[in-house]
Amino acid sequence: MECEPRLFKPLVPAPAGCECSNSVCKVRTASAWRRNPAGGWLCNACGIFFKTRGFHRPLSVIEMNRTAKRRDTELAKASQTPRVRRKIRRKKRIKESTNVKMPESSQLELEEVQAYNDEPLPWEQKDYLKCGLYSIDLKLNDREKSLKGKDKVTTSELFPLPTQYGQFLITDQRNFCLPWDIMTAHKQGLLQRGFKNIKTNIFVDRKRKQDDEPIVCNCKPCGEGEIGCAEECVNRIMFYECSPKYCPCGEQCSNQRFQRKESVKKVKTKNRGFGLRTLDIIKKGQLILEYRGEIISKCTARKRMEAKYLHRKSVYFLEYGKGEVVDGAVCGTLARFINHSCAPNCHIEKWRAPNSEHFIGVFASNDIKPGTELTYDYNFSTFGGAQEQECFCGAHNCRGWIGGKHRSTNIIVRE
Ligand SMILES: C[S@@+](CC[C@H](N)C(=O)[O-])C[C@H]1O[C@@H](n2cnc3c(N)ncnc32)[C@H](O)[C@@H]1O
Repeated sequence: MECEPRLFKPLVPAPAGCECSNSVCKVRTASAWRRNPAGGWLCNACGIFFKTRGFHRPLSVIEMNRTAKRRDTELAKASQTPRVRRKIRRKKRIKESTNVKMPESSQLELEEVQAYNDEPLPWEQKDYLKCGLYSIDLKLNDREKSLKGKDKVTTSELFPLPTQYGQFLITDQRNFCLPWDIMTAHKQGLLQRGFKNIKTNIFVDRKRKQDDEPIVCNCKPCGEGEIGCAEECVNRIMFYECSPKYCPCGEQCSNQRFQRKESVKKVKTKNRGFGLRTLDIIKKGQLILEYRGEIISKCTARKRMEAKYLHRKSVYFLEYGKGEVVDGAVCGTLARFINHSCAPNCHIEKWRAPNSEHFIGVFASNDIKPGTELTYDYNFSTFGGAQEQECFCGAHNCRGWIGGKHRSTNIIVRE
């Protein structure tokens, strides 16, 4: 709490230039001056002390009062913010400008001095409202009492009370429509923040490998309308994607699925966050999506788990290679929205890229009809604080848990 020092009354010099007649005080300026029984002048403090106790204010009391006053001022100053200091300076300036000078009071009688002291200072004469500007009820009561007949005020003349208006806002119900673009974006889940769709993995802890010596298959170039690099392609058998630059089948090569695009739809599920549904018929073995993200070391993953993702419900880690992990939390592909199922229709495969990096793909384990939710069996690794989660896949063979100690080991991750 900000503490504002008390602004004392301005000091006025003793009448006729004399000093306080208390021999141990002897101040020349005080907030007010009072007469002692002998007719001499006493400063305000000594005057009050004498009047209440019947003897002069001793030095010990004077010292004590001065120390307390100094301490109060220092404490108040120490706790002042620049804003408060500015406010005080402004108040002081106003006081100085409105300060009424004590008239030469050698001729003034005691009553006049007392009357002068009792008179409120200009800033003390301000009239304050009894109630807030918007206090309609109070205002009405007051004014209704004083005014009669046609002078009587009605509610419509006054500002509405904020609390009442607030209540009206809360209780009043009206149908409304969101703008089309916002609604569409909302329906497509594009309003979700904190995730960026990326086209390639981002290498956080090291540089991406350069396109060194891609493994070229021995397929024969095929004619127009024919499919190159089919089942017999050596690269395909080895789980290697062909290089678009060097593959003998060129445009006809069908072994570049990661390097080309497919289509799926993100949907909201009942109790598992977002999920992914296919829009097309998917054939068994077909690559559906590549799982991309940031390639990080397991050490970085553990650190992220313990700090950045500590309170996150969803985990987006997937094994990439030895000691490395793909993190699809912040950026990646729609594959990060694929949920777990104990009876999945997809699986994860890892393919070697021409530049000896890896492609991680979600493949169909069987034929999938359009509109079906895509799922795979998670291979959760317990990085740092990764917690096991209750499984809501609803499969007949549901294990009840994903991740943690109950993690599954029957996931197809090929190298
Ligand atoms: C890779 S994300 C999947 C996408 C996630 N549903 C979303 O909305 O971003 C993995 C997280 O989804 C949730 N999840 C996925 N499958 C689940 C299941 N069968 N039961 C419960 N939660 C599941 C868990 O919170 C898990 O950590």
